[in-house]
Formats: sequence, C-alpha cells, structure tokens
Amino acid sequence: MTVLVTGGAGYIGGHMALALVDRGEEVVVLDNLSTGFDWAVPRQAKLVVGDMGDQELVARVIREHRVDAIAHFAAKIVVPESVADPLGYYLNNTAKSRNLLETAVLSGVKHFIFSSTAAVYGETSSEPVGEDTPKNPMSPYGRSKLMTEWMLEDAGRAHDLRYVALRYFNVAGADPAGRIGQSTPAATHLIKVAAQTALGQRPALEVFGTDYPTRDGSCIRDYIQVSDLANAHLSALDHLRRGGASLTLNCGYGRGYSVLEVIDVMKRVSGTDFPVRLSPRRAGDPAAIVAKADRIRAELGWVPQHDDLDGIVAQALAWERHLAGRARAA
Ligand SMILES: NC(=O)c1ccc[n+]([C@@H]2O[C@H](COP(=O)([O-])OP(=O)(O)OC[C@H]3O[C@@H](n4cnc5c(N)ncnc54)[C@H](O)[C@@H]3O)[C@@H](O)[C@H]2O)c1
Ligand SMILES: O=c1ccn([C@@H]2O[C@H](COP(=O)(O)OP(=O)(O)O[C@H]3O[C@H](CO)[C@@H](O)[C@H](O)[C@H]3O)[C@@H](O)[C@H]2O)c(=O)[nH]1
Repeated sequence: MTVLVTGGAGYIGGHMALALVDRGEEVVVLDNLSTGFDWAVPRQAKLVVGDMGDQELVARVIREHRVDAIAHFAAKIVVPESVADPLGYYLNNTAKSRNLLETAVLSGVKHFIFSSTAAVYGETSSEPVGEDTPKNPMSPYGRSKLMTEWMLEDAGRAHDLRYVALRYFNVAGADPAGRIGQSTPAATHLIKVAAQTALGQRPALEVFGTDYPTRDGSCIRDYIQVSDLANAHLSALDHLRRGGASLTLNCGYGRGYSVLEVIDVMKRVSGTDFPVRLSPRRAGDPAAIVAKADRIRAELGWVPQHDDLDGIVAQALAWERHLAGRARAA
C-alpha cells in the first residue's frame, strides 16, 4: 500500500510525506515543483515531477506504486494572487483536481484526503466557525477549493470513494526536529514574513489593515502548527482505511490571535524590535476567522501536541535561520 502525496514537495505536503515515512509508510510524491522543492521530499519517498492534472501520468503512478490512498495538497495558494488571476486558480485548483479525482475513481483508489481551507467560509458572523456555517468564500482561491469539496461530495456519493476534506486554518511553524519548514522565498504568510523581517531580510513588516472590527483593529486568525496538521492527516488516513465514512473537518486550535499580537510574539521570541508599518487592507481578507475545533477531535481522536504560539514562532524563526545558512553555503 502506497500513499500518493500530490504537492508533497511543498510546505504542508512535505510535512505529510515526512510524517508518513516516519511511521514506515510507502510514499510517492507527485509535484510540478512550481512552488515546491525537490530537496524537501524525504529521501525514503519517491518523487515524480509532473502535473496532478495529467491523467495518463497519474494513472501510471497509481498502477506502478499500488497506490491505495491519495493525499491531495497540490494547489496555488495565495489569496491576493487568486484575485488577480482567478482563471489560473480555477484551472489549477478546480479543473485539475477534477482530473485527479476522475483518475482516482477510474484507477480504483478508494481513499482520498483533500487540503481544503478556512477560506471557504469567508466573512463570518459567528465566531468560532463550525463546519456547518454557510460558506461564502471571499476570494477565487476560496471558491476554487469549495468547488473541489463539492466535487468530492458528489463523487463520493456516485462512486466507491471515501474522503476526508480538512479545512485548514492558518498553518505555521516547522518540523520540530528542524528537517523541513516553509521554504518559498516569496511566501506571503504572516508568521513567515515576520520571521524574515526579524532576521533583517525584509526592511519592515506591513500590517494590512488596522480598521477591522476586532479587539485591536487588525485581522484575527487561528494559527495551527504544521506537524500537528500532518498528524491530523495520518488520523484521517487511518479512519478511511478502517472503513470510516467521508468527513469534512476544521483543522484549527479554536483560538485566534490578531496580526499585532503575532508581531509582539515574534519581537519577544526573536529579541528584535523590527520596524512595523501600518498599511491599507489587503484584498480578499476576512476580519476574523477562528475554528470551532471539536469535531475533528471527536471523529478522528486528534490531539494537538504543539498548540503554543511562542513555540510555533520559534520554529518558524529557526527554519528561516536554517534557510539563510543554506543560501550562504550555496
Ligand atoms: N499554508 C496555509 O496556511 C494553508 C491553509 C489552508 C489550506 N492550505 C492548502 O494546503 C495545501 C498545501 O499548501 P502549502 O502551504 O504547502 O503550499 P505550497 O505552495 O508550499 O505547496 C503546494 C505544492 O503543490 C505543488 N503544485 C501546485 N500545483 C501543482 C500541480 N498542478 N501539479 C503538481 N504539483 C503542483 C507546488 O509545486 C507545491 O510543491 C494547498 O492545497 C493549500 O490550498 C494551505
Ligand atoms: O505581511 C503580512 C502578511 C499578512 N498579514 C495579515 O495577516 C493575516 C494572515 O495572513 P496570511 O498569513 O497571508 O494568511 P491568510 O490570508 O489568512 O490565508 C492563509 O490561511 C488561509 C486559511 O485561513 C489559507 O487558505 C491560505 O492558503 C493561507 O494563505 C491577514 O490578516 C493578513 O492581512 C499582514 O498584515 N502582513
């Protein structure tokens, strides 16, 4: 039995590939390396460089590696970029996921885990947000992912395929053992950008919007540590292999931090008082989004091990230092 990890050369997929090989699973990664890195794939996993929408290639990989489960991470993920290039996002995230799903069904793969996102909810009035909250995505990125959830739901009804769609909130931090982390140099994620700024790689950190209806005017997010998230996928895989029913679950800790609070933590943990600039709002950002996080614990027995913002920030900093060392050595 082999798990096919699409997007396994990327940030979260790479942590999943690592978690799988750490527990002795056979892993094949399929990645087009558009934002991923071949060196991020654990050496015990096989890397196939290619596109997840390429049905002939995917069918061959499934056959040759006797794939029994697909963990589908491959996507374009930048919210403002999706506002500027919606059709590119619908092609990569929705149309190619359709192809992947069809190949899975035709090839007899029965277990599918999908990287969905809190961005499917959009602006919400209820806080925290439960899975049944009406979906109102504010960006093409969020819509591209919601459409894939719908395809999964329909395909699960029509075919012999069960799935777990995990709606991640804001993923951050790095492998606690320091083996991998978030490596995209142009990443837009707050904690990554704050770590780069603390290390002097960026002149200042911009706060996008300080006039939101939140406790300090900046946006509130639920930051989940990346290996905790990978472990949730392992539990989802075990659930499906046990014959468990299809599920759609939030992945977050159920607690929100504002942008300004995250900056304070980064300043304290790094010991640097880096420059911060107050800037206008960024397109497509909801004011606050925090997970109602009990269903995943009940359904999968998931118990987070790294629910600690100081620790998450310290891991992000350590990984950024590691990347700087790599760049100097190259
Ligand atoms: N980072 C977050 O905070 C976050 C939050 C919610 C959901 N997600 C979801 O998690 C998944 C992984 O995100 P990430 O942060 O690791 O991003 P990432 O950019 O690091 O990883 C995505 C990977 O997919 C690959 N890829 C993209 N399109 C492909 C294609 N057509 N064929 C093959 N490979 C392709 C890229 O090369 C990259 O390695 C995505 O589906 C994203 O929507 C991420
Ligand atoms: O330099 C920065 C970067 C971000 N932010 C703010 O920080 C918050 C978090 O932003 P970011 O880290 O970019 O994450 P989100 O836009 O919330 O989106 C992430 O989290 C979503 C789930 O909530 C995922 O779907 C997306 O893929 C992922 O990018 C937002 O209010 C941003 O405006 C800043 O103020 N300055």
